[in-house]
Amino acid sequence: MSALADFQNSIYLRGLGDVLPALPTDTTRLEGLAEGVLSARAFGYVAGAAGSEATARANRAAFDKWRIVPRMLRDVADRDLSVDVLGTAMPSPILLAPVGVQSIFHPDGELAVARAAAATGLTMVLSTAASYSMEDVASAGGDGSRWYQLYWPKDRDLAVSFLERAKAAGYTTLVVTLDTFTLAWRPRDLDRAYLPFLRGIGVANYFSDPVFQRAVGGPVTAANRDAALLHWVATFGDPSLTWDDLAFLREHWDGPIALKGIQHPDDARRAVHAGMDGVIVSNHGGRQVDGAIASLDALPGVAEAVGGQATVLFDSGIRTGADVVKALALGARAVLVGRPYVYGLALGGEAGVQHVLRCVQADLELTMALSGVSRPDQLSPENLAIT
Ligand SMILES: Cc1cc2nc3c(=O)[nH]c(=O)nc-3n(C[C@H](O)[C@H](O)[C@H](O)COP(=O)(O)O)c2cc1C
Ligand SMILES: O=C(O)C(=O)c1ccccc1
Repeated sequence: MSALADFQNSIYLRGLGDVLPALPTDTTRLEGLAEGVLSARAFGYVAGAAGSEATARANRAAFDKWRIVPRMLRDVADRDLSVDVLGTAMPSPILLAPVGVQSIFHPDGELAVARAAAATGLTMVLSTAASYSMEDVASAGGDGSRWYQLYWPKDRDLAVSFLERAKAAGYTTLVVTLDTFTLAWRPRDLDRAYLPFLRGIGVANYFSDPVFQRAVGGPVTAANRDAALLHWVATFGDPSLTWDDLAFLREHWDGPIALKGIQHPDDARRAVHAGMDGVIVSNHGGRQVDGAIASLDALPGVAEAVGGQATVLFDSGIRTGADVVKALALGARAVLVGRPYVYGLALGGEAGVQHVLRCVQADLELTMALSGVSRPDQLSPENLAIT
């Protein structure tokens, strides 16, 4: 047994004193509970997806098609889930996906998530669209490991400023999200005419930035706030970017870079050719292209195309330990958990996020061990059957 699965014992032991877990241990139940504590707008924002939400459903259905085939008598007494991912040591192959505007889910938002990540030793990927500045989130995370996710703005000087600030604040790896240079058609948000940014939420990194401030005539006050929000809309994304532009990132970031939103094997090959260190197979949780391929269905082709030349990460649909097993078996080195920890944040702040992370990790370790696997790198498609 390892420290991760000790969480299971600690739950049963506390039960001897009649103390039950504050939140359910089935992480698929959190969405329903979060609906009860969030405003309709905030819940719609996190649970919603693009269009008819067909891709969001497909993401989950793809996990259901695959089944784990447990193997027996394999000596799983010594288990070690730790991995090194792009130079960062992790206790298990799980990261916290970049999620913007977290203060709409809990007043402490990204600060609470950074503390929970640090407490569990897992790596938080901080969004450019955070509701607290990257410096404040770094302070909250203390010695914890942190990566920075760039929304590449039109203003190149602003992009450079974000990268310099991230580096100075101790973010070690850069994640560049390519699939969201503009928000998709999202009916739940459209029907409520709800966009947090226009209400000044999720813009902390912009408003605190010297380059951004220069562009709006100085620090953002009541006097230039509307102009600043309009400038945010104008500069947020750059639809004109091409593969050639990646050289600019390499020039301004000397750590590892991973491209997020890769679904096609040819794009994965281009990422390798452009000197990228990693790709994140993701369809943004079905929030961008409705009708797009399920992210898990895209994973094997991307993993094959990359062929060990870059690190392959995965997200979109991870809810349980078994889901992590399936993504690792199909070629991911690690996975990013998105909505589940946001539901934990909504339900219990930092403690809620810690609960979700500990549940998924313990579930992962137990599921692996009971399937005859003691280390993540032992997983391969041979551990799965398609139904
Ligand atoms: C409310 C919300 C906000 C998000 N914000 C960002 C973001 O700022 N940057 C980013 O790269 N991805 C963002 N994502 C996408 C996640 O990083 C991740 O790809 C997605 O949540 C995975 O799907 P899942 O949550 O269904 O597992 C967001 C997702 C949600 C649900
Ligand atoms: O809502 C999202 O999915 C998202 O990625 C996003 C985009 C812009 C700002 C904040 C979050």
